[in-house]
Amino acid sequence: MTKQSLSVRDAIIQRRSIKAFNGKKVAEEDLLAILEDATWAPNHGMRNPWRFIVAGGERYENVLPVIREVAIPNWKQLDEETLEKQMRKFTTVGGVVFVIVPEDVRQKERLEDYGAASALIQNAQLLAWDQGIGSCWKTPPFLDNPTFRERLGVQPGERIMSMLQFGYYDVEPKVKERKPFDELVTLFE
Ligand SMILES: Cc1cc2nc3c(=O)[nH]c(=O)nc-3n(C[C@H](O)[C@H](O)[C@H](O)COP(=O)(O)O)c2cc1C
Repeated sequence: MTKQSLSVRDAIIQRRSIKAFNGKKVAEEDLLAILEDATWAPNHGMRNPWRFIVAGGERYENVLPVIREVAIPNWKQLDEETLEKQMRKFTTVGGVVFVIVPEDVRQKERLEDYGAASALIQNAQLLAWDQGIGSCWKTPPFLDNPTFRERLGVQPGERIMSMLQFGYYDVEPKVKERKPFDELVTLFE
């Protein structure tokens, strides 16, 4: 594992979402250490509005049949090569964390909890980046599929907020330019 030890600013500016992983597994203890540190995210009322389903290292293999079922419902009709190709965006990932948030019935609390969990996810992405581990926050439609939720043990009143993929990569993606900053700011008059 490469220890980059970036400054906070450099980590924020240099991080890229990695969408093409190289298949090397991320050790589960590395994922767990990243997540534990990430829980220092701000959260209102100390509700700690998150829990995680983690599959790193060899355990990640167990997630693949579950994803295959919901991501490619007709997988049994496909020939081996086509299926392998369609599954590649999942099989090359090195580990995954499903971030589960409570869906508070009160709108204010629900939005706060989403905000807090977003901060946690960014923490995790930055900590991973600092260790040379790429990540991508994914929200495929199957996260809301009842079969998938059930398979993950997600309860009513909970939502899978992110399929947070981690892994190693060979090519760093190009910069995705942001909106010019001066277009975003109005100085208070
Ligand atoms: C809430 C959220 C959901 C996202 N969902 C997806 C997704 O489903 N698939 C995907 O390829 N990228 C997804 N992304 C990653 C964005 O595409 C990525 O952050 C954006 O292109 C900017 O690139 P960068 O992170 O490298 O700066 C998501 C990001 C966020 C914040």
